[in-house]
Amino acid sequence: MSIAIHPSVDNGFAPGRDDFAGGTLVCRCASAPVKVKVSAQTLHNHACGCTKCWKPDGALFAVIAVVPRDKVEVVENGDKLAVVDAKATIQRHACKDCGVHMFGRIENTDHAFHGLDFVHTELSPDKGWSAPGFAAFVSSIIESGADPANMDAVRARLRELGLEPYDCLSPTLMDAMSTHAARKAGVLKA
Ligand SMILES: N[C@@H](CCC(=O)N[C@@H](CSCO)C(=O)NCC(=O)O)C(=O)O
Ligand SMILES: [Zn+2]
Ligand SMILES: [Zn+2]
Repeated sequence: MSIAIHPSVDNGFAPGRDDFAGGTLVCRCASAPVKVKVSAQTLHNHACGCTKCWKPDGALFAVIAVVPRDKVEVVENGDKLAVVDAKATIQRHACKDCGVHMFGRIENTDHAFHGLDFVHTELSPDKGWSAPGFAAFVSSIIESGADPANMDAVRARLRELGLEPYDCLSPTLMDAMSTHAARKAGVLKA
């Protein structure tokens, strides 16, 4: 059996639609689900192997994207949400009943990605969301119990799916973080 990266990518996936303007994320509760309206297309969608991002049962990776925080609005049953780890950089607001992470928010205004919320668009029935473009924090799956001896096969499968594996974020996002740090330090003026 091939390696289960994530149910939304294991059988291939469609590209995002340029004219897509968002949709609604719904948690997994059978009754009174939490609903979060996202009023924009997502950016930088990626598979993430870190221990902190929410993964569906049996998946090695999460699939997670960002969207401007002013485009994210809790519209139903927000009283069921709680922050998973208040000390984490990304404050992940999860449903207390089903455990699904509905959005992750960076409150530190100095962070390079402040202003962007993290969302799992698999929670939306709407079609057209941006497709994942790479795999981040691949080595981190070992921290959740994946067999270190299987990592070559995992990386090969990710490449087969068109998700270049990285052990941190992609070069584009790492450059953005370093550019932000260099500007803050005054090393970079422009
Ligand atoms: N090895 C660690 C890595 C965790 C980590 O740094 N995760 C990243 C990516 S999350 C989405 O791309 C991160 O920015 N985390 C900040 C946070 O989670 O608050 C592990 O696996 O735990
Ligand atoms: Zn729920
Ligand atoms: Zn992650």
